[in-house]
Amino acid sequence: MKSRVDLKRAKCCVIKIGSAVLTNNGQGLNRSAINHWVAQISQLKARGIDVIIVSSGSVAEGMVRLGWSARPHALQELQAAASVGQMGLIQAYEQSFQAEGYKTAQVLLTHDDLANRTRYLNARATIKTLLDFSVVPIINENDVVANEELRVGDNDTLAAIIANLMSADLLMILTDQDGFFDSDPRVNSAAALLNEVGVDEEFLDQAASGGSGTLGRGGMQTKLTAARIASRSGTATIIAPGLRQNVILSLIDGQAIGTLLIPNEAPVSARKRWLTAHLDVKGRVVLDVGAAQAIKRSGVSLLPIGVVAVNGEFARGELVVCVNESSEELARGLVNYSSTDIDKIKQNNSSEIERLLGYVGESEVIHRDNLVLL
Ligand SMILES: Nc1ncnc2c1ncn2[C@@H]1O[C@H](COP(=O)(O)OP(=O)(O)O)[C@@H](O)[C@H]1O
Ligand SMILES: N[C@@H](CCC(=O)OP(=O)(O)O)C(=O)O
Repeated sequence: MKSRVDLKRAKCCVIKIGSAVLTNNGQGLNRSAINHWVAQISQLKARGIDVIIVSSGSVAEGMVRLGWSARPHALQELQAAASVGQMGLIQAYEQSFQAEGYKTAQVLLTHDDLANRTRYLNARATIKTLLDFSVVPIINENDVVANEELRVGDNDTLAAIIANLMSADLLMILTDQDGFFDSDPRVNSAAALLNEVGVDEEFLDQAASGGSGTLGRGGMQTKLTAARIASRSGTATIIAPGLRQNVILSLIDGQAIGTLLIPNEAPVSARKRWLTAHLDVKGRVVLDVGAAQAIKRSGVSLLPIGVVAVNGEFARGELVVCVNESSEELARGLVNYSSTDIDKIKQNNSSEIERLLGYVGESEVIHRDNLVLL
């Protein structure tokens, strides 16, 4: 999807709804907004478009139910609020969709579920089956078990990973601003709205550097990162004003609302997508100049001769980042050897591996099929 007119052909759409538009200024769920989104999504479904919702709002709703006026800082209190609030969130969607004749399903995921290849495939198969039965999956992070280590961290990123998982054509991020501005509009009243922009444009990083609202978690930074993750499956992202009348239908009809972030890359294979979305990096290998240049040409494996250093402790099969000697990230990949073994074979020809390790292994440190360029 490279332009607004393409959006009419969308077959699968992930819609992320942020806390900033889901709640009435933190005073409970905005039921009329939910009813309006649900009515629009029902129309998309009637046109044969698969829709997956990633919805925030559990913490905000939980706070209301528990009678708390300020967002707690203690992790356990946030987790408790999320578990109380998730009930209300799901009830609200369930009731609205019921009125339109559709069933909903609650899907709660952690980082671990998406980082483990088998569980990732299970999640995909379940969501696919729900869509086949015309059920609307409503996804949120499983905040109850998601501590710092386990969490994806924000629902913008979670929605992008889901877009990758399901090879969606479009990721719609509904928020409290008219779209992505060239600087934070809450800070700079002269900020200009961007209409269409290539997702990899470098000036976007600076434009997104402001913070988030009081209810949201990520601000524009996580939305930009999400758009870049989504682009790996060729998914276009739109950041749009969630409370605007008929926003979802208008966007699908190609109207110039919000900001369209156009993917530049050709979609990569599902396996490689999984690799890049896998956030749990265990260590780094540092490449010499020759290896750094070689792996940039796609289709090349990383050999021990090109590795100059290893950082961190990791086992065979784990994910590492490949950096050059200036610490710039070049690629990510699954290693054929542990950190200890790579340390022993680095800067050697592959023919030396058996002598150095005492066993015959693969000739590459990372095979090209398991290497994804950044
Ligand atoms: N360049 C920008 N364009 C638009 N909004 C921005 C920008 N930089 C920072 N923001 C902030 O991001 C906020 C939206 O993110 P967030 O509060 O996390 O909402 P949500 O709950 O929808 O995820 C906006 O209210 C805005 O203040
Ligand atoms: N799981 C959290 C979502 C936190 C989050 O990412 O919020 P937001 O930035 O509003 O999308 C909740 O439901 O409150």
